[in-house]
Amino acid sequence: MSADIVDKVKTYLGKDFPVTLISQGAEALVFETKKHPFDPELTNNGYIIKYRPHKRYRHPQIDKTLTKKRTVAECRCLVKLNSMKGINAPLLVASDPYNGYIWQTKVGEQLPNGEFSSLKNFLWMHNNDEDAYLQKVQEVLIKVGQQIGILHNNQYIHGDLTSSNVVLQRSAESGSWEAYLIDFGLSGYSTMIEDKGVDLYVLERAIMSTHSLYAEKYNEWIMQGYKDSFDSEDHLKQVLKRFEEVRQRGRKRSMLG
Ligand SMILES: Nc1ncnc2c1ncn2[C@@H]1O[C@H](COP(=O)(O)OP(=O)(O)OP(=O)(O)O)[C@@H](O)[C@H]1O
Repeated sequence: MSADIVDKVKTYLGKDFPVTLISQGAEALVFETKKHPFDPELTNNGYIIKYRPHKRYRHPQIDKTLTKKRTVAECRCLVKLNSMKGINAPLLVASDPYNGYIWQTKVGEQLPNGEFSSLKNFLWMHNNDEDAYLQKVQEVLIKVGQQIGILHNNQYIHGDLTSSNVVLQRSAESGSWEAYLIDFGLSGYSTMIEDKGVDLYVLERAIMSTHSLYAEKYNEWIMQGYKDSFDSEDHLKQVLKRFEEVRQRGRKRSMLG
């Protein structure tokens, strides 16, 4: 993505609104700022501005409609999650769906090695540790599984579960790491067992490809937390059965190339 998009965002926000570009994904540019969009007294942990730029390959009217639709859907999801008991997610601060902007609270902090506290960086940081440290990792991954379980138990799916879309933040009370889910661009309400099975499969694959050394253990711990979070044994059983089926389909597909 080009520098003119960044300039466009800076012009839109105004010169008194300092932002730092932290990510350029396929869908959006993500900026960080210390400044609240309309209350200068509020700074908290900082804010994230997610901007979906205009896609040149789309018809301008279709592009506008899609951008608005996706921005509103992500905002709705954030609002819903903020009222879902037990879910840790950023708070929606403001939005301009016509122009593709979402402001939300920043979650996460610096790890002891200076990296941002995504689950991905956390697992990499502990990759070469002795077994004694694995207990720390286990505690975190059980919490990650619980977050996904609570989401699914409430008939919501994430749609893009990777170790970058889970962020860790220390609890102010206990000092222990808590897991936060981020990036709800592909999330939404779904009662379909298939969607939940696919969510679990996507995360399992992401862990296997990014953290291969301990992937089996990591996935086991995530599933341990996941299973704890369901109200209905029957619902859980159905999801786990479908997860296995999705896995088998995935294996078949990779065998066929
Ligand atoms: N609320 C937040 N708090 C802290 N960091 C965030 C937050 N939202 C986004 N980020 C950072 O920005 C990155 C990209 O954000 P996000 O995944 O929402 O955008 P995206 O365009 O969908 O990215 P991708 O295409 O890579 O999935 C995240 O991996 C994370 O590092």
